[in-house]
Amino acid sequence: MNYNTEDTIAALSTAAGKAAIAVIRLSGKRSFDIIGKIFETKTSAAKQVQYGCIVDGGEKIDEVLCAFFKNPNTYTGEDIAEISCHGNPVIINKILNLLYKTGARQALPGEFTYRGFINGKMDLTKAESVCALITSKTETAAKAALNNVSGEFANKIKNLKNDLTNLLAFMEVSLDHPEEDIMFLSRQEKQARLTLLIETTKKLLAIYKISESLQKGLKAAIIGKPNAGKSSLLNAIVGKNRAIVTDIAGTTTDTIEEFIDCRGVPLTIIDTAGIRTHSDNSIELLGQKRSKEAAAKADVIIWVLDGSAPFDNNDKQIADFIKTENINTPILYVLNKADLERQSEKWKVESEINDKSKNKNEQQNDQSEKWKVESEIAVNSQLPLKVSSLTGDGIPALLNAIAKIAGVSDTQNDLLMINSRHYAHLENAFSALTKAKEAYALEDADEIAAFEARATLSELNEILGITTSQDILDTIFSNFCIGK
Ligand SMILES: Nc1nc2c(c(=O)[nH]1)N(C=O)[C@@H](CNc1ccc(C(=O)N[C@@H](CCC(=O)O)C(=O)O)cc1)CN2
Ligand SMILES: Nc1nc2c(ncn2[C@@H]2O[C@H](COP(=O)(O)OP(=O)(O)OP(=O)(O)O)[C@@H](O)[C@H]2O)c(=O)[nH]1
Ligand SMILES: [K+]
Ligand SMILES: [Mg+2]
Repeated sequence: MNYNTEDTIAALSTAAGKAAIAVIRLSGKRSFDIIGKIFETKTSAAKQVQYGCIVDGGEKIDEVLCAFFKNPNTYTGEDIAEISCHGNPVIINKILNLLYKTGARQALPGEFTYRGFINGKMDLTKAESVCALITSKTETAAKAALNNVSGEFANKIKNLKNDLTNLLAFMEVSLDHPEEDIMFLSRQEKQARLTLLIETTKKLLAIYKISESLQKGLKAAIIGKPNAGKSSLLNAIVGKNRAIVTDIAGTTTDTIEEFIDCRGVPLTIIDTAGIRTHSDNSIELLGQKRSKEAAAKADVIIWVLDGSAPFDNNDKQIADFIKTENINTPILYVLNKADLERQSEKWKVESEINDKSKNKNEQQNDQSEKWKVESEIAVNSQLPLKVSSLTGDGIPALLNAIAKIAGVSDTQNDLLMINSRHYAHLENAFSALTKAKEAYALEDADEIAAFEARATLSELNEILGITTSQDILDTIFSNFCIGK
């Protein structure tokens, strides 16, 4: 990636397409000079925002507002000019091409923010979260990203660094003057301070899971036998008649996706075709294949059981499928149709009919299958959630359970965006701090303790981007959108 900081860069910073207004941004040494050549205005030059026209030679291209931001107190730290033109793609392209012709170069993805980072306007955690802020899919996710943009995560890392630097000074003094140990910090005191640092690091590590869920979102697949009420459940969750519901088994033949904000977690819910043992219908069979694929790709499986009827061989088949394919995916068991009493009476009647129509062997098989599915649920040591897709009862509890799997709790207040890069460095910091503390339990390992403390510092510097290598920076910023 060639981020030549000598060039003056230009890009459309608002979304492409038709809009009331579009903002084209320029940053670099020649920003004002380039604008001066294509912008005609009668507004006083002293004004930060000026009204006028963009002209190409004699040709008028658009009526615009231009805003001027003098370095160094700008987003990039350089001179910035912003053109607010009419949001017509034809006009936008004409202005951009005129800017390129007049001496600006097309900005690369993330290049404005990169310049802000290089010029000390923001640390790397802030720069990274600008991108997270733009792509956040829920209000909660955006709040977490904004906390980072405001420097809350960076401040936590900086505080850790300060405390550690302070402690390291004592550690190094004791190394140089071992006989005067008493005058400085005792071994126990150093250990106690390291314990505090370890605890803080641990808390930050714990935020990672929810950060990931908030940023990337989760996929939940609703699976179950035909007529268990999967489509009804999807409709109840999203609050509209998205999927067709009938009392005919096999109504849903393809997967249906809907997006919701589930307690702040961006959640894609996928309704699927019912899975059953026997079907001659080739469409249904293809649908069932898709159901299984959706379940295999999901972060959460919502297994819908008909709570008003006994479990049967179809439920058993699904239990077997889950067992073989999705060992690690969390499963939520939903006993749907809670508005109907679980019909133990009906069950009895059915078994009586079975008693009469089947031989003894067959009866025993049926009973043991029912028992197997029920025990399967018990083994997973999770109480099934009682839900009525008809009345909506139990839906809030189901959403809470999904949020809990995503790591979101009701009492969450210190939301931050901790990404996988931060997490890796925090893990290294945690392990180095732990080694440093362990070293102080020994009589002759103070050198090791100091070494590990310094290793921790460099991990923290990596998080802030103080020592981060160019190729890593390139990777981070190139994942931004153009114009950011
Ligand atoms: N028109 C416009 N709107 C925008 C941006 C922009 O670049 N242009 N932003 C771009 O992301 C965001 C706002 N973020 C910004 C962050 C810092 C500075 C800035 O000029 N910082 C100066 C201090 C300015 C002051 O205090 O007056 C600095 O840090 O030195 C500007 C915008 C969202 N809205
Ligand atoms: N009483 C009651 N009926 C329900 C409930 N949920 C679904 N039903 C009924 O059960 C039948 C099947 O519902 P669907 O949502 O189509 O079931 P499905 O699991 O999507 O079925 P397939 O798409 O065929 O696999 C319909 O008649 C629904 O009205 C519920 O909570 N209570
Ligand atoms: K159905
Ligand atoms: Mg359905």
